[in-house]
Order: sequence, then structure tokens, then C-alpha cells
Amino acid sequence: MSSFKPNRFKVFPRREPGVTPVPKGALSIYDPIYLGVDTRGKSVYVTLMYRNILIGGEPGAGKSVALGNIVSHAALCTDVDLVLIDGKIVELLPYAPVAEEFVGNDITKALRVLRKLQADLNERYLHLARTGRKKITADDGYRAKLVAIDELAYFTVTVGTKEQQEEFRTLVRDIVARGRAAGIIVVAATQRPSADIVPTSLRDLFGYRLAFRCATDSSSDIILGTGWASQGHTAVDIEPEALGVGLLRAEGGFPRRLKTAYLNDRHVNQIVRRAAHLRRAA
Ligand SMILES: Nc1ncnc2c1ncn2[C@@H]1O[C@H](COP(=O)(O)OP(=O)(O)OP(=O)(O)O)[C@@H](O)[C@H]1O
Repeated sequence: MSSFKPNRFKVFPRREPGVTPVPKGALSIYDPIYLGVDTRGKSVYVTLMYRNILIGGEPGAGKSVALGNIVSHAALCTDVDLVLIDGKIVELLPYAPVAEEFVGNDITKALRVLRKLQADLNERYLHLARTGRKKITADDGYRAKLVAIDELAYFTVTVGTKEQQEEFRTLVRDIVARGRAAGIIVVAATQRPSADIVPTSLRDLFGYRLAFRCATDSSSDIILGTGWASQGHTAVDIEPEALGVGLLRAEGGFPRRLKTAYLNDRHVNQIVRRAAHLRRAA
């Protein structure tokens, strides 16, 4: 188990135009996010601004830990608001003190929060249309948002009425599809990589896909993309004891095996305390 060191999160030069300067010691959502190491021991980062990430795999394979790495980075950024939707409650609850919204296993509240996000999205698009531009930057006066959803299936098949589940699906699809350009990032995790939870049309909207161990080639393909298993890239091959090992595929690239960084509860609590301090000071 690696121990957490705050300076492990490298701060990269921010070259994007219109990025709000962040206070010393804080991170930016425009920075690459540290996820773990690949098979050669090289650090693996993902840049999520203007992108989304889908995380899938069987129970206990490492999805929530990966999600926690991303949310921890975002918490330490003073230029992004966190919207956390957690059907399991306990995975994202530690970040609630620094979140704009925290939703537990309450689909009515989840829908209210997603409708509000959609209205915000519509306003951002109107602004883009009025100014003749295609992408929101911090200069536009809109803050980036990171929407983390841990467990898609909980809200789309388990709780609520059929109508609520359908509305949840529709809202998530719209926010994933249109959110990127508007500075709204979606990070979604599911332990049920099946076509009813993640239809191809939704999967294909995610620029990054991270598949932890899956039971079948078809579940692995549901996360990574059709045809990868037949080319030898399948999360079925990940050994059951290899917790936190997954295949990461970035837009148009080959799946790359990685082991995620592990933050234990103490690390997360330290990060949240630090994040609260940075956010108050910003
Ligand atoms: N990168 C890692 N390094 C070491 N251990 C890990 C790592 N990732 C996960 N684990 C171990 O595996 C356990 C399960 O991980 P995690 O909670 O992320 O799984 P999950 O896929 O979200 O499961 P579920 O779908 O049941 O919620 C963790 O509690 C931890 O003990």
C-alpha cells in the first residue's frame, strides 16, 4: 500500500486559455489527474476537463477506489464544483463537506439535482450560442462541475419507479452528451456492465473507459468498446486477486493495463480537510 504524499499530485503548467488561476497548493481541474501506474511502472494520468469517464467491472474489483482518486483530485481543485451521486452512500460521503451537492440513495433528490444540472447546461449552451463559441472556459463566468455517479445501475434499475429510472437515464445521457463543451464532466461507475445499464449509445459518449475485472468478454466490451475482447484486450484476463488492476482506454487508443493508486480512509479524510481549507481560502 502506498502512502499518500500531498506533493505526489504533480501540478502541470496550465496552458488552456481562460483557466482561473488557482491558489498556491491547490490543483486545477485542467491538470492531468493521477490514476496509478502502468505495467512498466509509468504514471498514468487522465485529463478530464472537456471529457467524461466510464468505469465498470465486477463487484470488489476497484471501481470506487478509482472514482475516489478522481474525486480526490477534483476536491483539491478550487476551480471545480463537485456533484456527488452515490447509491451506496458510503463511497462518496467523505467528500460531502466539499461538495456542492451530495445525493445518497434517493432517486427523487438525484433527479432534482440532475434537472438543475440540465438547466445549467442549457444556460451554458445559450451563452455559447450568443457569443458564437463552442466551449465554455473560466472567462465565461461559469465554473467547471464534476458529476460523480457511483452506481449507475442503482438508479437505472433498482430504486424508484420505471418513469424515474427512465428520467434518470435520459438526464445522464444528455449531461454526458452535452456536458463536455459546457465544462460539466461526468464520471460514472457501474458493477453491472450490461447492455441495459450501459447501452452502446451511452458508452460511446465517454472519451475514457476504465474496465476492472469482468466476468465475460461481452461485459468487458461494454465498457471498452465492441471488438476489443476479440483482439485480446479483455478485462476477463485480469486475475481475481489483482484488486485495482484495470484496462484504461482513452479516445481512439488501445486499452492499457494499469494499477490504480490506493487511498485509504485516513488519506481521504486528510484530503477532504485540505480541500476544505483550500476552498475556503480561494
Ligand atoms: N488500487 C488498489 N490497490 C490495493 N487495493 C485495492 C485497490 N483497488 C481496490 N482495492 C481493494 O479492493 C477493495 C474493493 O475495491 P472497490 O471498493 O473500489 O471495489 P468496487 O469495484 O467499487 O466494488 P463494488 O462494486 O462492490 O462497490 C478495496 O476495499 C480495497 O481493499
